[in-house]
Amino acid sequence: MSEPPIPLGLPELFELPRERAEIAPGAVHVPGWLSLQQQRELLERCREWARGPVPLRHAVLPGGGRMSVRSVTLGWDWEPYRYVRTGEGKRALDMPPWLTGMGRRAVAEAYGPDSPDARAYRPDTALVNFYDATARMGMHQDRDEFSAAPIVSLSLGDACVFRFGNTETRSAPYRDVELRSGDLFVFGGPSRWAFHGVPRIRPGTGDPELGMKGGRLNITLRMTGRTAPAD
Ligand SMILES: O=C(O)CCC(=O)C(=O)O
Ligand SMILES: [Fe+2]
Repeated sequence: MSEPPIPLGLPELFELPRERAEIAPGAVHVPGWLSLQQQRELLERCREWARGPVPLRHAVLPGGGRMSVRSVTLGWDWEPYRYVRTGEGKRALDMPPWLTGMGRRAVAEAYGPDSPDARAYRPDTALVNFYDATARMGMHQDRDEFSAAPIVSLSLGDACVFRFGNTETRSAPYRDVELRSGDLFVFGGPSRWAFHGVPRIRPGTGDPELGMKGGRLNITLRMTGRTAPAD
């Protein structure tokens, strides 16, 4: 008697390991870069930062619209569309040295430890974004920095669709990448000014072991290219 055929649908049961990928020149996705323990620690720190002194808040756009994402920053505060020393009259928390180090390790992971970008990387701001199930971020360029240094992005909690486009227009061609908890995404070099956005969160996809009730956190590390006043 012959063996029964292998049932179809295997990929749903046994997910293939996600591979590191260069999405565009200079744009590198490293799935699962952070261990669960590192994710837990980063989440704990995000919770502390969200308490202030500058609280987690919806940025208000110049036209009066409110961003659906809530954010808090370290090092410098950010308001559309510039870095400022104080937010709501209060000074942002300092950028902790361990986070600067994590940024350098991230760039080393993406481009190699001897790459000029990894050697020179000294992020002086972190932008922490919280997305609830319905939050989105439209296609934009990160161009408020006076520096061409790469952007380092870390994700926690629910997965999202991260849309990574081109440097010319906010529309196609682009590639959609699923960013999950613990993933690293670095974009610099020829992709530094690429349009990108988050069209969708995938609610309920986060690992319950992380201890996040729902939603997604994204932490981007950046070099503002600004000089801190001596205050
Ligand atoms: O949430 C993300 O993955 C991207 C966030 C982003 O593009 C930004 O904060 O400028
Ligand atoms: Fe961005």
